[in-house]
Amino acid sequence: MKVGIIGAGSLGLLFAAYLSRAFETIIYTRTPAQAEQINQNGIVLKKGDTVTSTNVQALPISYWKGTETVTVVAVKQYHLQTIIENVNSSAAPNLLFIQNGMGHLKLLEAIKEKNIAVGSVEHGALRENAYTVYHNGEGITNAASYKGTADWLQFLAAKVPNDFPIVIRENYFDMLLKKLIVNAAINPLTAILRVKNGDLIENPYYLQALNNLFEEISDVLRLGDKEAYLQHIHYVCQSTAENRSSMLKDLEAGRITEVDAILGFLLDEAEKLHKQAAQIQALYSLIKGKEQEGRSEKF
Ligand SMILES: NC(=O)C1=CN([C@@H]2O[C@H](COP(=O)(O)OP(=O)(O)OC[C@H]3O[C@@H](n4cnc5c(N)ncnc54)[C@H](OP(=O)(O)O)[C@@H]3O)[C@@H](O)[C@H]2O)C=CC1
Ligand SMILES: CC(C)(CO)C(=O)C(=O)O
Repeated sequence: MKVGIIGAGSLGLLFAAYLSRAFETIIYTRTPAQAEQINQNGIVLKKGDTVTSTNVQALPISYWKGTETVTVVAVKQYHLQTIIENVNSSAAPNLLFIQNGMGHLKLLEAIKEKNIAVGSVEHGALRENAYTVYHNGEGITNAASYKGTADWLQFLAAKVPNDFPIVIRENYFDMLLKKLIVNAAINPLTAILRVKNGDLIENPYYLQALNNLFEEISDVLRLGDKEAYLQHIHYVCQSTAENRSSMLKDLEAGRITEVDAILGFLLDEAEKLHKQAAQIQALYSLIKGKEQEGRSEKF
């Protein structure tokens, strides 16, 4: 079985480094220069004090025809549009999308007659250079069928290396929702306050803001077992206490964030239910404002 990976960022390189141990793997990069660097150096995986290098074939994205059995789409949510435009005319039979948030679900509707699965990744990864990735948080990949058949996903999950497990979940919506709630509560607050995840539970004022925001999120999503979700958010703050959230890192680097896929999704839900979501709306606008500030500072 051949695996194609679109996007050679943090997760793309991480998936390529591990999956290439079990499958013939090709990674597709945005730029020809990055493909060249990966072909020259292999993919270097750093984990703790261990450094390994694996030869993985890399090609620029213009070469992607979807001829691999499985394509893992490892780009950011806001890169998806152009990829999805090419999926229908490709040969790709089976695709796994591993974006955070839930904003991509409506984009996936445009894909016809393909088997699609979505993933929720609990690893932490950071690309150090064009071909080096640091595996800084060991976790699992949850995956669930979104449409079509799922036999290919079961096969993939059965054959991945033991130290890079894929766990099949029954319900894609619940699976993505659990991660969305965590990202919706932690990411915007840490990004605006410019603090580490752990500060949200250590500072009593930030903790109050976190809990208040969660109340509004749970109201919009009409969550059942609210206490369990809140405890999970506190647990993630504690277990990733030293992390800077991906939204904070995006703003610090002057990049756009995945706020549309996270808070944008919640605002759409609130609108459908004619609910007020003042805190979510305010945070959404603040993050958008910071994105704009970052862009103007660059020029
Ligand atoms: N990193 C992590 O630890 C985790 C990330 N996630 C989620 O995974 C997703 C990916 O995140 P991450 O890997 O960190 O993001 P990165 O920004 O590191 O990587 C995205 C990659 O996609 C590439 N890309 C963009 N457009 C195209 C295109 N048209 N063709 C080919 N490649 C393209 C970018 O290329 P270029 O660099 O040249 O612009 C970049 O290398 C996000 O939704 C994120 O929220 C989830 C859990 C953990
Ligand atoms: C879980 C968390 C909040 C870890 O930082 C994350 O997924 C992110 O930063 O996007």
